[in-house]
Amino acid sequence: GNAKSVAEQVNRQLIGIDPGAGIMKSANKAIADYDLKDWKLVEGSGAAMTAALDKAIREKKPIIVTGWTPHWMFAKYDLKYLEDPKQSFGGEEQIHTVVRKGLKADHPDAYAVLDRFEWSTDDMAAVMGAIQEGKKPEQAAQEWVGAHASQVDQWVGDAGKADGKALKLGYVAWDSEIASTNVVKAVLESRLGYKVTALQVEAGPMWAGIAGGDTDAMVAAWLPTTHEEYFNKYKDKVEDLGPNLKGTKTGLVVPAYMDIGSIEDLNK
Ligand SMILES: C[SH](C)CC(=O)O
Repeated sequence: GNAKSVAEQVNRQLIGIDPGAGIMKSANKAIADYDLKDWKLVEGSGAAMTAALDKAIREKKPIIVTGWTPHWMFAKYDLKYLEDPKQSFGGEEQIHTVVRKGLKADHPDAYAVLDRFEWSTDDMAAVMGAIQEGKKPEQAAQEWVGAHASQVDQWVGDAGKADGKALKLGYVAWDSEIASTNVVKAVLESRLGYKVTALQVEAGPMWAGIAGGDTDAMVAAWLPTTHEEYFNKYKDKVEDLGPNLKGTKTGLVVPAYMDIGSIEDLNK
């Protein structure tokens, strides 16, 4: 009999993450851009997506997920991005730090540290990997901060002490932001003496919290493409401190054993 197409093999399903994630908008754009008839983007969470990926790979089954770099899955599995010639997922991106207006006036030292916070995809991948191997996010972050004192000194500079003042970081349970948010929390707590709450929310409320001033900061703004809609909605109500990580990427990701190279091929 004739070999099943990839579309048939995966029942025309893309395994996504939380519905508010920008990557879900990009995936829906890809379905439209490439005219992927009758395809379904399955909503869930980052954890559900990686669980489905793990199961499929253990069973050497076909699967297509919404994936991004940096992510521990690229270290754990042999994966590949599908080519995206129509750039539905945009190009290379950065993750920005975004803070509430007024933070500089209220907390100039925390503001300065947040403004100077910048690390590499390898740095983030190291913390993500430690968490994936079972370390609690706070512990993995504290250990990374302890092992990279000179780099952290660059961020801290001459920032003064906060003597237990409270600060609230917003983030979404994406493996990348669980890592970065906990590192920033560890630095603000161990070096400046803040009492930091890391508030896990969905993407919309994360942006709304900063814009409304309820949350002080987030290090989770994927720009210029993935969070374009959130940024356009809130840009006048927040302060963008620029990239804390460069060289990120999003797209459709498959196990290397799948005989498919481009999103265009899904239409076959
Ligand atoms: C999951 S990261 C690519 C951020 C997002 O998609 O909103």
